[in-house]
Amino acid sequence: MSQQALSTAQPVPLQVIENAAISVRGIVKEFPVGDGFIRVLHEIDADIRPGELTYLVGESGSGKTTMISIIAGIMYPTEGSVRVFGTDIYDLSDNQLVQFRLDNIGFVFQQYNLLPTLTAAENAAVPLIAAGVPRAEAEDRGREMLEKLNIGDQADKLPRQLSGGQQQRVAISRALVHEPKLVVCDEPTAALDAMSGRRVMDLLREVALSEERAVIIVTHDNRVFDLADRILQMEDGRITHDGKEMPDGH
Ligand SMILES: Nc1ncnc2c1ncn2[C@@H]1O[C@H](COP(=O)(O)OP(=O)(O)OP(=O)(O)O)[C@@H](O)[C@H]1O
Repeated sequence: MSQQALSTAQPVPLQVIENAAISVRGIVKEFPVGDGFIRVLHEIDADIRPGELTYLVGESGSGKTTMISIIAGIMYPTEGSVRVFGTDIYDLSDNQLVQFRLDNIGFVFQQYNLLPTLTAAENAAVPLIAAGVPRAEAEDRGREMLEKLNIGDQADKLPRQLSGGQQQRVAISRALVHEPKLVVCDEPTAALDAMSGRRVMDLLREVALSEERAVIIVTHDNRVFDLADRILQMEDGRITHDGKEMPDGH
């Protein structure tokens, strides 16, 4: 039996985008609870453009992390499809999906998840080493990415010797080093002060964005809402607002 919470959330109509980087259709997600299950995403449709910073916002429990996890191929939906740059990712076998993620998706989290015994350059190189690139070459590319994020001079330090903002820049370098087509960020500025948070968002725009790449950022951080190109707001597992700015009253 499905537990359907009563909700007044009204979904916005789908804005169909030609040559969308990401196309989400009919996504439903249910989790088992007790003898039944609870539906937390309700037939979500969305298209995401490349070359834009798209924010996914909404109150705690509205479904943002579930949604981004499904878009990034780390959680299977109950129903529906996700196309990432033309690939229907849930039509892939498990092994193909793992490889697709390694090749095409970069992740940035609130907790930077840096390996404490590796230097900044080594941390930035991790996805390349995982993909079999020789260590020296991988580290050189890690260093180049740190330079793009203006922390080349910190390349030989360990994470604990860096500030929160610097650690987040190392984490962004790691997310971008293998030139993924899709970059997903879950609360990337939540642990940072206002100025470092804005700087991180500016850097995501300068370094992560290109016409060939989509960047989706889950955030509650209203200090950075003005930096979005597009804001999708979720409420009770539905997209209830789609625009350049937040609706009035937020
Ligand atoms: N594994 C699970 N089993 C049962 N319910 C779950 C599970 N994961 C998430 N949920 C529920 O799904 C809903 C959406 O959760 P989700 O984490 O996607 O929300 P969110 O908007 O990211 O919240 P937050 O901002 O607090 O991270 C919540 O009601 C949550 O309790």
